[in-house]
Amino acid sequence: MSLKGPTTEQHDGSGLRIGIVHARWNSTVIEPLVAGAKAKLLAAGVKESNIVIQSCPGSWELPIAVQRLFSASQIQSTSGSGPSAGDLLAASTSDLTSLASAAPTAFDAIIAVGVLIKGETMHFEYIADAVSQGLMRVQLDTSIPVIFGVLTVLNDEQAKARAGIDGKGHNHGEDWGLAAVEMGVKRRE
Ligand SMILES: O=c1[nH]c(NC[C@H](O)[C@H](O)[C@H](O)CO)c([N+](=O)[O-])c(=O)[nH]1
Repeated sequence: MSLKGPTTEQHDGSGLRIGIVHARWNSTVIEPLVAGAKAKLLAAGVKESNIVIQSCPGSWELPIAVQRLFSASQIQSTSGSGPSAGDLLAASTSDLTSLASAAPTAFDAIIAVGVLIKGETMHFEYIADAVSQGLMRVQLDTSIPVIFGVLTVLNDEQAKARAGIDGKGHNHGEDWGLAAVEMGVKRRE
């Protein structure tokens, strides 16, 4: 029994709106991670219509993609009105600023998902450091929890194990989903 891993708490996610922003690099690992996070959100009572999933090219883009999702405030609401997520990502900063002032914050937490796999160069180190600092800054600047769902691994085997697709590992996406519910509920307390 590993000593690692979070001690989970039970929380009612039925009133929460959660975003998931994922990179598209290493998508065979990204997909189960996102699925694991979403499954735990639904299991905690988060309505499917209150889960917004968007993507960006790679992990480097996660901080700005998460920040824009916050400033976009308006999301495809449950009524289906409002600009689409694609429209919002294409909108200018001034448009987003006006949107943000016009609507309440739309998210209780956002999960940022990426898979960084060490290569032969220092590229991995620079991206990993910048993305972790960037996501931390976005959550502190916005006071909205950003769950760190970026795997920083040394090889494909480590990535597969942490997505639970090697037959013996644990899907870390599930932990991120539970963290998003807990932090989203506590943010409202
Ligand atoms: O999400 C990742 N992006 C990666 N690079 C792309 C980067 O995130 C940006 O998308 C790109 O540099 C363009 O800005 C990776 N590697 O280079 O190895 C990686 O492993 N994972």
